[in-house]
Amino acid sequence: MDEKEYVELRGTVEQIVFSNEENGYAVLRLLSQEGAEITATGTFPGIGLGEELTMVGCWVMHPSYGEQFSAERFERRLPTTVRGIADYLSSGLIRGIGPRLGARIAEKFGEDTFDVMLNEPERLTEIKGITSRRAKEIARQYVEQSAMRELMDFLSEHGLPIEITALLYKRFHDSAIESLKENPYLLCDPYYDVDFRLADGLAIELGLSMLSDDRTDAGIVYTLTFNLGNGHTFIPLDKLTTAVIRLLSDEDVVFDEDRILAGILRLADKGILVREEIAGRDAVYLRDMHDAEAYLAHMLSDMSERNYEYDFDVDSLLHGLFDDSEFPYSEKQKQAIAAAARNGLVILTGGPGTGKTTTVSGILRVFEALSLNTLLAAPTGRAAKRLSDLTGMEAKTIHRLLEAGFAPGGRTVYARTVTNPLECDAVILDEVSMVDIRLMQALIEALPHGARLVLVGDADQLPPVGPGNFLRDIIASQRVPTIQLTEIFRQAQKSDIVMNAHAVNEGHMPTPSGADGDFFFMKRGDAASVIETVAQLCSQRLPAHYGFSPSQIQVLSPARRQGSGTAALNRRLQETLNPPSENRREKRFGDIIFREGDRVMQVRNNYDIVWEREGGDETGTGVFNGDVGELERIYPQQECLIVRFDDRLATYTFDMLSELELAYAVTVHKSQGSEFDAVVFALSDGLPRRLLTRNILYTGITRAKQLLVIVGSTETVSHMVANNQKGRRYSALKARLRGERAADAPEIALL
Ligand SMILES: Nc1ncnc2c1ncn2[C@@H]1O[C@H](COP(=O)(O)OP(=O)(O)OP(=O)(O)O)[C@@H](O)[C@H]1O
Repeated sequence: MDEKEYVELRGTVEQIVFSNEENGYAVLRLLSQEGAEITATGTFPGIGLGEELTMVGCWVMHPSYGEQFSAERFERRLPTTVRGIADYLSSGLIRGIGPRLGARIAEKFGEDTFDVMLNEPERLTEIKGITSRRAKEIARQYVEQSAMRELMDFLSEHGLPIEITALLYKRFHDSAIESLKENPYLLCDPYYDVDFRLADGLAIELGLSMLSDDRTDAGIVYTLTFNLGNGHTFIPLDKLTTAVIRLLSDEDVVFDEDRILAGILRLADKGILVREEIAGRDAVYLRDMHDAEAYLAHMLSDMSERNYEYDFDVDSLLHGLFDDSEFPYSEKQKQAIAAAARNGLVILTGGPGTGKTTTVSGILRVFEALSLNTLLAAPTGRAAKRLSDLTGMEAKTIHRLLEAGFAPGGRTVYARTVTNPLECDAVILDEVSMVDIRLMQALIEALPHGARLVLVGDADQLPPVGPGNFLRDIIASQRVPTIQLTEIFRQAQKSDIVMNAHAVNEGHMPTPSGADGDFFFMKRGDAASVIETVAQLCSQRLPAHYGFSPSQIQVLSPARRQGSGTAALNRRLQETLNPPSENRREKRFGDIIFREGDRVMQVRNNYDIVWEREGGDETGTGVFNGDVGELERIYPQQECLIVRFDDRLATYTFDMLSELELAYAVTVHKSQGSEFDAVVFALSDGLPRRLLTRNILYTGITRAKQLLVIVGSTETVSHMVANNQKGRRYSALKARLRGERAADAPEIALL
């Protein structure tokens, strides 16, 4: 019953309620063939009144607007009746034709109207009020509309996304189809963001050569772009060549190195790629990656050298602050606080319990005494909230701070930039290990000149999802003032979670606690028994013995699918913690059943989701990747549901459910930047080997505040402890900061 039911619907466009010229999204009012008024939504580039549409889609219930037809694809026919033609002409597609003129043209030429406009536009002057100049202008605009229609038909015929019609038209005008036929790979430009394989499919359908330069170039750019997702900012020439040959060749089509090399040179000439000898490599970069890395190296060096002088005695200010503190700061902490007062850039790093947060509080007090307007930021909403709770000051996500939004093609753009910088004297950024070089570039570009930056993070945590290894690289460069906190404070030493995190980080097996400790290891091997034990712990043992409510407990796993991955864990935990019940409504989406009361997570940034603050009249937009909430209510009639994120109630229509996942168990990657009172870490046998790394184990352990239970096999844990593969990414930030052209960059296998 929950499966979408597709139907075909025909109607004439009566009104264009809304249309977005960039992506073609429109809301239309149609008169159906049966004479009913219907509202349809979908991608309808360049749609005009009076057009006759045959749509395939399904009926949905919008919470505010009621029943609507959501069209997934459609065919269109120009209107044939006089009234339809008049409506079409005056629908705004052709500027300068209003309803009266539209009606006169349609009455005069009837069915031949479109033919006249295309082939004999001078005949339009037969109508009173149309001069020859105006006739030419009308014809020009009509030709433009026809070209858009034709382009859209071409794209849909070849299974390509019609959302890009307007973007393509904007760039190529009426030669868009011709350009595509000549070079389908132009679609791989990030501006359109069409997958290489779709463009390749079009080339095959058009019978183009598989050995063309265009195909070679697109294959190279695709390989570099794909590898950004594996964290590499560049690829060494030899590895790139091999990977592109593998991508482009098959039994009939054989590429050789020379052909790829020629492509790389061509792309470098056009400024799309940069080839550079760096870090002991013949490195090939996408231009923006190269520029981000070079920009960061330049700016970080510059900021590191900046020293602030004061016309009063800063030392006595610092001493006053140190003497006044609750407990004596360690020498390193004092050094960090003093460095932040004097330097343009400071890195504060260290493992759990080494006093980073306490130091940040000290830095904030000094900045306050220096009357510096300071902004706090972190990469995720949860990390920002934690920073805010710990310092008592507002902290924002970097995206919020920079006022991020989307540009056509899904690119992120920031309102805060070089020309519209942040208004502040200092920024303190926490959880820097999660930040990739693009986001870091955006942040530094938005800093006003002379502002200070304090970067706080633990370089042994997982590297960012995006490209580069920013924090590790800048620390390793030894060119940026860095204070590494190593002392584990006594308070923290009482915690076996903290002590074991440090042990694991140094390559030792963790030692479980005695009876009243906080670190436990329950030995289970196969996935089924791990999952069963996890379910028991969450539903009975931890609530009964420790008083944790299920909402304080987070289950973690390195993987999603295999072994005790989050998919199987979530199914089992949902069954135990939130079983089917008459009082709880459900909604199936793919293979997930969402049930009222479920814990759910938003899995991508969405700046448009609308939320309301509970009990107040505040509303806002935006739910972000990693935000965890509770599914409060499902409205089957309205086809929507409400998720509570703390005191914000967000509305999701059913077609947005791909953005939600069950979150009883989440991957360690998704948990980065968050902490939980109790963590149950599922580490069965049979997890994918590439995920069994020391920093995944370390990152998982350090998510727990009061209690950690590993449920898994000794073999899996010891494999993770031994596998210290962090930092295996191609990146030259360290070499750039050190001014080195040659360095011993590691050999890394491309995935
Ligand atoms: N100079 C100090 N003397 C005594 N105790 C300290 C000192 N600095 C910090 N502590 C204590 O050590 C513990 C850990 O400090 P803090 O929370 O600042 O570390 P952290 O590095 O931010 O840890 P985590 O990453 O685990 O949050 C706290 O209990 C804190 O009160």
